[in-house]
Order: sequence, then C-alpha cells, then structure tokens
Amino acid sequence: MTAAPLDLASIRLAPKVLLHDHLDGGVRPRTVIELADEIGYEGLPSRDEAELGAWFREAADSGSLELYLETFAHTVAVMQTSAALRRVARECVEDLAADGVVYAEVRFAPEQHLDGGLSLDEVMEQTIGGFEDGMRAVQAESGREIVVRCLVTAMRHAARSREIAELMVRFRHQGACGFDIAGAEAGFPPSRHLDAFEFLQRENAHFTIHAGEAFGLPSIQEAVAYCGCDRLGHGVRIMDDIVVGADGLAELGLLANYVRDKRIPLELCPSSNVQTGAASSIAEHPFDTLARLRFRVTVNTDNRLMSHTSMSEEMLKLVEAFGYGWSDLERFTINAMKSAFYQFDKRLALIDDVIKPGYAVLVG
Ligand SMILES: O=c1[nH]cnc2c1ncn2[C@@H]1O[C@H](CO)[C@@H](O)[C@H]1O
Ligand SMILES: [Zn+2]
Repeated sequence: MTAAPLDLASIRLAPKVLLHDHLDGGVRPRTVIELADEIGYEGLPSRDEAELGAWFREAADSGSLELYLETFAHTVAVMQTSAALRRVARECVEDLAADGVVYAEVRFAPEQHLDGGLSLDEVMEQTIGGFEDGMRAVQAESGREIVVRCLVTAMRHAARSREIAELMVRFRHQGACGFDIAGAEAGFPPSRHLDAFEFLQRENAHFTIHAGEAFGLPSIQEAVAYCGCDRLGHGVRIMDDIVVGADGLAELGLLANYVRDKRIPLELCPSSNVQTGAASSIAEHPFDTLARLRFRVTVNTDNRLMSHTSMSEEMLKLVEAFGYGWSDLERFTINAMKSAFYQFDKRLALIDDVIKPGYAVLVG
C-alpha cells in the first residue's frame, strides 16, 4: 500500500488532538452575525459573513498580542446568554469533529460572560451542556466519537483567578478538565495568580498557563518554577534560552533544560504566533527546532476565527514549512494525547485504539 498524499483532505482524515483552542476565538462568522441580530448588538464591523471573517483575520494580524485580543470584544459580546453559549459550544464541537479532531480541550473565561445576568455556574452549565449536545450530535449524524473537555480560563489582568479556580474544581466531574490564565501577558506575570495555582495543587487539579508568547523567559520561569504549571500555553519564547551555533548544535540554558527534562508540553500555535509577532513567519517559527530538540511539542489552533485556520490547516502549514511526514504528525498527536488533562487509561486507549490505527491507514 502507498501512503496517502500529505494534503489537506488526507490530513483532515487523520485523528487529531487539540489542547489549545479558545471557544470565543472559534465562533463561526455566520453565528456571530445571527447572535448579534438576536440581542441587537450593533458593534460588528460587518454584517456580511465573508467580510466579517476576513475582518477578524486582518484585525488580528496586528503584530501585537494586545491588539490581537481587541477582536474578542465582538465574539464575547454575543456570548452572553444561555442559548448563545450553548450554540457556540455545540458548533465548536461539530466543527472540530468535521476536521477530524478526536479529543479537544476548549477553553474560555466564564467571567467574561456575565453581562446578560448569568452566574458563573450557569455559564459553565450552559457551555458544558453545549459541548455535550455537540458530542451527541456528532455521534448521531456521523457515528464519529469526539471527546471535548472544558479548560476554565481566568483573565490575568483581573483579580478573580482564585474564584475561577474554585469554579473549575466544582465542575471537574462534569466536563471541566483544568484551568488556565489568558489575556495580555506583559505586566501581568503568572505569580499574580499564585493563590489560585496553589489552591489547584492542593486539589490535585491540572493547569496550563499562557506564558512565553508576548513576554519572554521571566514569564515562563514563573509559570514553571513558582506556579508549577502542567503545560505551557505557547511557551515559544523558551527559544530565548537556547543558542543554536553555526555548527547546528544547540546549547540549552537551565530553564530550557528543565522544561525539556520534565517533558513539560508546549502548546504551540503557529499561525497565532505569527499574527501576534511571537514568530515572524511559519518557516521561521521555532516549532521545528524545538521538535528536533525533542521538546514535548504539540500543534494547536489557538483561535480558529482570528487565524482563519483549523487543526488540519496548522498541520499542513508545518508540513509545507518543514517537510514533515505522517510519522511526524502522528508523533505530535501522540505528544498531545499524552499531555491531555484526561485520565491516563483513557489517554492510552485513545492512542492505541484511535490514533495509531488512524495513522496506520494513512501511512499505508
Ligand atoms: O493567544 C492568546 N494569548 C493570550 N490570551 C488569549 C489568547 N487567545 C485568546 N486569549 C484570551 O483568552 C480569552 C478567553 O478565551 C479571550 O477572550 C482572549 O481575551
Ligand atoms: Zn491562547
């Protein structure tokens, strides 16, 4: 048998695992417009589906994380009711499943969805309910299985992280799998939220931290050494602690060695990193260097709407830039599955029963 061509159609068939995807960064443009109409939100830059999609991508193409984040005002504005949260969550699951994702952890910040009068618990119930609706709909319509869990994010500029960490723990048996902090990085170091992280450690709960995206090593150092994160959201700036000599040999500093030694997963998001200026192009993205140095690299979308992307497209971009083959894509997928905030035996079952057989068919 011959291997399937490494094109978008084949990559869509491959089982994929997504650890870093924002719910409010992946809303369908049509849904944004329809939800805006329902609540009379008049702030949208366009009411045309294609134009609105293009607007998000271009506005997010700003070269700075702060400007990139401004685009979320529109998606967050239309996600303030039970019905809206439920719909967006269900559609997210359907879109990921259609792209061949078999396991995903989708994150959002409940504290940003209280303007319509919902409580934090109601926001969680509706969002997780939407994920469940989506998983059922996918199963009923296509017979496919997709597992989607919720990562609960606190905004790093705000002061509610302990409360949000408690919220996550309350919902851990109903679909919440971990905690995260997001938002502007410069000026808002992870240690600001130490209380939340220490609480989670006492609760045996998992967390990832957006770090090393718009700010460098000190942010990663705090996330790892002070806060004890299980994974790093982005973490691309770990490159600042690695010197690659003219001979191609790499020298790692203490922090880079620690991250690699401990197998701390890097949730890398190539397109998003180019948009926020964390990398100048996909070809110059440190993904390949980090992969070759055997860091625990994973491929992620971050924000499918703002980056106009999908898991398959992110993988294809890496294939085009670095010449990866099926075995590389399988390795990145297994890396992600190993790093999931999901029970160990269930991770193994997905690797053995879904991921490996799925790639075996494509490899031929
Ligand atoms: O790449 C990112 N870095 C930091 N924060 C982000 C990124 N993408 C999205 N958000 C922030 O996370 C919130 C909850 O989903 C979003 O509203 C956005 O403000
Ligand atoms: Zn993110």
